[in-house]
Amino acid sequence: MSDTVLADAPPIDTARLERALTGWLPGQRWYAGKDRPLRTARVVEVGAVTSHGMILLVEAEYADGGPGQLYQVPIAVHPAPRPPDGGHVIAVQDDESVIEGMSDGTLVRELLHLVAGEREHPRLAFRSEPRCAAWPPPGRVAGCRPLGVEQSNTSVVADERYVLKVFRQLHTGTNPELELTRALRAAGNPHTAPLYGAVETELSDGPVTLAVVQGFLPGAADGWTRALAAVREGRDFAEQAYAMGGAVAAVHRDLAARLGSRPMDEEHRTELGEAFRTRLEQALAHVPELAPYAADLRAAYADLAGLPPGPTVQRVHGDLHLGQLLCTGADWTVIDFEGEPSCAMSLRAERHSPLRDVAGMLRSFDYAAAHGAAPDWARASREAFCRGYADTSGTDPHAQEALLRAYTLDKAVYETAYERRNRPDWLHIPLAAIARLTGRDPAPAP
Ligand SMILES: Nc1ncnc2c1ncn2[C@@H]1O[C@H](COP(=O)(O)OP(=O)(O)O)[C@@H](O)[C@H]1O
Ligand SMILES: O=P(O)(O)O[C@H]1O[C@H](CO)[C@@H](O[C@H]2O[C@H](CO)[C@@H](O)[C@H](O)[C@H]2O)[C@H](O)[C@H]1O
Repeated sequence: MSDTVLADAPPIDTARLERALTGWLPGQRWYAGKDRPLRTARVVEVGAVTSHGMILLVEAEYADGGPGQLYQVPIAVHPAPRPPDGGHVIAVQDDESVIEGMSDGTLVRELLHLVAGEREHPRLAFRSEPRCAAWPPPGRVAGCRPLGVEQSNTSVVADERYVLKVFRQLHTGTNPELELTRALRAAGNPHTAPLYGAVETELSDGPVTLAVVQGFLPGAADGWTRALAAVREGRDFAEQAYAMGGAVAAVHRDLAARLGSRPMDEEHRTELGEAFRTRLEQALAHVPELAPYAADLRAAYADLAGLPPGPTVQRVHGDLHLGQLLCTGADWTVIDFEGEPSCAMSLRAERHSPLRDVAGMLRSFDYAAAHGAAPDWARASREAFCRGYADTSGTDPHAQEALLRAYTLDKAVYETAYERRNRPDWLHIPLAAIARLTGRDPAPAP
């Protein structure tokens, strides 16, 4: 540890800022309360980083009386009503503009230098992973640009070498992104981006991970983009899907080796079925279109208790889809290990069958195929993925078909709620899959 950072908090009018945040928050892509009536956005914690930049923790309070949500909003205060180029305005107060902090290069650079220097701070802990050739940065970080993709968090690329990823919806506990990528890097797994450091804080109920710094993979295309291009150009995707299967299997192997695995006993299978059922009942409240399939879904989940022994459980990715694999040369890198952003950390840290991730990928090929693929494109991609997975792990995902089907149905139910909130025009994609998998749709499987 070196010197202590003592940045005086920039002066802000909290009441006015809260009014501005209440209007601004619902417009953000990562805001998860879109289907609830927001009463107010309340600033609950502040960590000053520079004399003009700070990290705010903002509690979204809802008029429905249900639990609030905690969000991270870094801000920068500029001494002019007109923001600097690229700055996203949250509020204009008198002669000053309050801009979203991740659109402020000075604040982003300062956060990276604090992580690199492992500085002490009264509220925030800046931690660096062990030194390596690429870290820490040799000098001052110069250029910053937003990653600029639709996402649950906000990432900025610095000097085309580093990614600072700020988590938006916060929960108490260590974010699995930090825990799992750390374990994979320690295992020497080649399918993850380098992890360089993190920003954490301590709230009254425990630690919270605010951000991670990772290596930027230049020129990497994500699997979703690649799959959509293949669909639109009428190309087969089996070779890429096979390689993806191998990468995911290697990630599972190393997560099991570093963080443990154990047999999935009957109690665990029963609890899993109950958790799937709870998700279904919650989704039904927002997605009444699920009602015709509810009985079949409940039956598939109830069947889990009686499955023969065999499956194992371990830490898994938890939210795997084509967009979470980046193509780096001939190989694939798995990113975004944070799990489902709306879930508590204790839930995300639960052990699952690796089939949960396999199911996520199978669903994703289905999503890509919905954009115009030939009828057997999704099936061929799914089979190639499973072959690649089996060849690396020695276990064919289809050997536990009932479990794979239940995970796939659960993911599709999750997707219906996700699409209702974020992309109602896409709701038909998971609904069609549920119809197909429950045999309620006479159309042949793609
Ligand atoms: N290390 C990286 N190198 C290059 N691009 C990246 C890297 N990490 C993420 N990306 C890009 O940013 C996008 C969003 O990142 P992700 O970690 O999935 O964020 P979120 O949690 O917000 O979904 C990815 O789909 C990918 O295109
Ligand atoms: O933001 P994240 O990447 O962590 O994940 C969320 O958003 C995803 C959408 O981008 C969503 O994935 C769903 O849409 C994908 C296509 O855009 C598709 O490939 C996936 O199969 C489908 O689940 C994901 O579920 C959500 O958690």
